[in-house]
Amino acid sequence: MNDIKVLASDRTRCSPEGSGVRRINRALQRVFLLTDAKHPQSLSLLKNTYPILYMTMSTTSTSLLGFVLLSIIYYRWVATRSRARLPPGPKRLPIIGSLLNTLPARMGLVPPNPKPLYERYLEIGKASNSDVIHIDVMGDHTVVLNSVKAATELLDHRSSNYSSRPAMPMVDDLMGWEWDLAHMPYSDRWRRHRKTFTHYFQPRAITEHHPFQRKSITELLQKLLALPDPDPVELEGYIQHHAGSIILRATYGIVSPKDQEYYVDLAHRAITPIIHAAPHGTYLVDYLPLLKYVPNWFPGADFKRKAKTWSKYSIDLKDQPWEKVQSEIAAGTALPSFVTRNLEGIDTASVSEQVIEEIKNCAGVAYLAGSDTSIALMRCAILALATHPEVQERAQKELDSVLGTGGSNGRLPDYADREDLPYLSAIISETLRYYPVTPLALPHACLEDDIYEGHYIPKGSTVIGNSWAILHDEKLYPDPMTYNPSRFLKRKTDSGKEIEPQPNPALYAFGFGRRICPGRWLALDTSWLVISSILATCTIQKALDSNGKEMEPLVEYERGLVE
Ligand code: HEM
Repeated sequence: MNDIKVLASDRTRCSPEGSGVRRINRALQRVFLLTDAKHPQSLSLLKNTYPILYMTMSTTSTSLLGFVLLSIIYYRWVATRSRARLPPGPKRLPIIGSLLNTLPARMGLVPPNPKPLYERYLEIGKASNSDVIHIDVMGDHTVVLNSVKAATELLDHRSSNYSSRPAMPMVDDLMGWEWDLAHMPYSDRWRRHRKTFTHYFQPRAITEHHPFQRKSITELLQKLLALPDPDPVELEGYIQHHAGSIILRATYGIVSPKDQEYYVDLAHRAITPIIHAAPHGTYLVDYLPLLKYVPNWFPGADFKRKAKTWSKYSIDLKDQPWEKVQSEIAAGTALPSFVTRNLEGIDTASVSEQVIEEIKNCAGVAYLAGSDTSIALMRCAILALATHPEVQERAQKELDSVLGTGGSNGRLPDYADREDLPYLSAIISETLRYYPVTPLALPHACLEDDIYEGHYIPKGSTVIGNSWAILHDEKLYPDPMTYNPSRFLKRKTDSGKEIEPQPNPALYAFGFGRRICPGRWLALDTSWLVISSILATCTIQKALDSNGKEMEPLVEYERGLVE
């Protein structure tokens, strides 16, 4: 089997028997589902039990729904056809736009395009010689920004027009995530949530989390050392648990390993369907929101049945840890956390329900958003180190020179060493660039019609900053397909000329403008300490097969928001 196993071997600060990472799965992202032949049971039950009722309902409702949808699509087409030039994009037909391009794959008649969406967007842009492209599906406009110039100009400089989110009928209305600030339209409600959130997770405030980051890293290393055999699945689980424990401690003050395990698992179960369903257009209802009103039994309404099952997670994720911390506050045992900080000085009996709800929502978002993203970054760093032993060797030399070597004389890295370990920081930066965790960031939406370099961007368009394309743009990052942390160091050429570091990828890997990720400092802090501590104590290697030969890591793509 081509599985990656990354072995850890002895280093001077401790002598782990071994550890490993599970293969990084990056499976294929489906664009959206049109019909579902997999769950015909409910329909056939209806057909068999009430044949006449079924026929009447389905014919009348289908015609009515069809008429309403066609009218909307026609209206959208008329509204934009006479305007200025839209950006170039795939071939489009009147009214239905580019629907036919993807229809055969959506209906399962042909296999989906194996290339990830971010690469296909870039190819479309290159083919039309434009860094801005436009895709129209039945009057629903998506504009993709493939260059740093376009993303900065629209999402940063014109951020008052580009900071909203597209409606997410599947995820928000049907799966129940409308309380997540990451999905909220640009509004006072979003501003209040963002302010509450940012206050606790800004750079000055997160040093408060360093003591439990240190404690947790010691526990992680102890677990790695205790592994009897290099076990990739265990390492993956430990890292997941570590990242989850940090965010649970910071947000709710939850520290018991048993509770942490339960809540880490809950977050993982909750985020999996979001990652699948959130990319705009995964389900037809994203293009035609009226579809959310079709009854669950309606032909092709499998998305509604799925959404109903998944909506349970939205409630559990927000309510369960909140109720736990409330009972700890009542018992006087709650540890300081995001929740206790925000409730301090508030008389919960007299304050408006809205204020409490906002604190609860922000806690739920931190817990959800902080659980899977940082893990993906750490996994990718481990993969990169396993496949680039020369990078690992250089980082370990740097660590040894700063921390000392030789058994107990060596110590573990700490945040105060960061400045003295530039190559380690460069590894985190290069991992963010080479394997962006959210290659298409999160979609923005524009509030008003706009013109960019002669291109008309219709009001309400979904606007996507293609982070992957920017982070692989050879003008910004020469030789972009090579993993090379040195690009982020100040260097000298042979002739002694100073070369400036290439642009910090955190500028583009965490999204754009007013919606840029407010949890990025915590994510970078956590990942830096994990990777530097592992490298200080272990050596990561490719797994060996039964003949003692190194196996090549198998990298698969998991399609969704977080890759
Ligand atoms: C490597 C780790 C992470 C990556 C790559 C990442 C990436 C992103 C991206 C691309 C966005 C959308 C930005 C945009 O709309 O332009 C975002 C939003 C967000 N992230 Fe992160 N994130 C990470 C970790 C975290 C952590 C640890 C937290 C919580 C502590 C967090 C909380 C949020 C929140 C609340 C939003 C919504 C912001 C808004 O809509 O105003 N993220 N993140």
